[in-house]
Amino acid sequence: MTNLVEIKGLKIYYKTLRGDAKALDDVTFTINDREILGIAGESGCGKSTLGNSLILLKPPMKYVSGEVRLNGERLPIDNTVEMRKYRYKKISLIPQYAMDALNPTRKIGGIIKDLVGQHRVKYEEIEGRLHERLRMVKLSKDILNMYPFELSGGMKQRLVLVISTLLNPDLLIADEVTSALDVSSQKAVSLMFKEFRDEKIVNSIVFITHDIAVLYQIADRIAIMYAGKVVEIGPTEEIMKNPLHPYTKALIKSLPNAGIRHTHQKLEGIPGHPPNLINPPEGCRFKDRCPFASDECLNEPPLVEVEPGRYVACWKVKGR
Ligand SMILES: Nc1ncnc2c1ncn2[C@@H]1O[C@H](COP(=O)(O)OP(=O)(O)OP(=O)(O)O)[C@@H](O)[C@H]1O
Repeated sequence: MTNLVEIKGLKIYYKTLRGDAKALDDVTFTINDREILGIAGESGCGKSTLGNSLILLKPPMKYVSGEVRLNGERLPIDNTVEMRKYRYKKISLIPQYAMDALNPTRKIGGIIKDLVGQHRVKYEEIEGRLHERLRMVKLSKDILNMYPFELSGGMKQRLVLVISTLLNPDLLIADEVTSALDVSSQKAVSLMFKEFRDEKIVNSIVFITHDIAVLYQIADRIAIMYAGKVVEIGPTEEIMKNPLHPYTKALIKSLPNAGIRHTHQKLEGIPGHPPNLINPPEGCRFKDRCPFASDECLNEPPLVEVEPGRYVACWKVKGR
């Protein structure tokens, strides 16, 4: 299996008056070619920061250290101008709430013209592709003559998928794209993302969600984040059926019956809250909520391969 993206020791902080919030703190993992990698974890653990850092570092976000490679080439993620040649063309992001950010005063065809124009692509060049993609997501091309408010949430999200992939990027990052949808639209939309990968419109997809149940349907692998760190990565089936990190176990245990949404749900049976990222605890960041914590957790556990393809950052997980 080849890697599309390699992320090594990435640290991205937010500058605040009280000090730096260490939102991504020494994150290392790869995104395989042709995979859908799900990223899950509670609100505030750094999921959006991870997605945004591969596109645009907006203040107060700041690059601290680490590197990101796309097809072996180092990305200038700390240089917003140089990143222009990758943004949208090679890496495309659907930010959180993207469907609500479509210009309400402009018809959809106009919105798309403006967007591709900003990337110096003529609308006529992508028009045929646009129509074909709209067909793929079961939208009529008549919507190009409509305003965003005339579309339902599910339709808007499918449109956003089409718009974000018009230039056939290598990597698509989708941030909470199903969170505002009802359960049946959630499933339809997430399966369309999968179809775009299967049809090779994009190479790989990073699918960010706090709702791990959504990932079960579409992700090949899942990375679990906690307090700015990746604490576990593995194949979806194994993460869901045999979670190894105590935090992943708690997340899976907290899943309500399939399909029921649990936004900002507090983890059942685990006292406490995620730590403040300005002054995170020494050692394992989960230790204060972990039923298995002991003195060794005062040292930070590295993310290591405990079984082939399964990476866990916990001193208690054997096999190391
Ligand atoms: N503009 C900001 N200024 C300061 N700190 C920030 C800012 N945005 C995010 N953070 C910090 O970064 C951490 C990670 O935020 P991020 O949005 O990446 O988390 P998330 O997992 O995507 O959560 P959510 O699902 O709520 O969006 C937060 O806990 C917060 O401490």
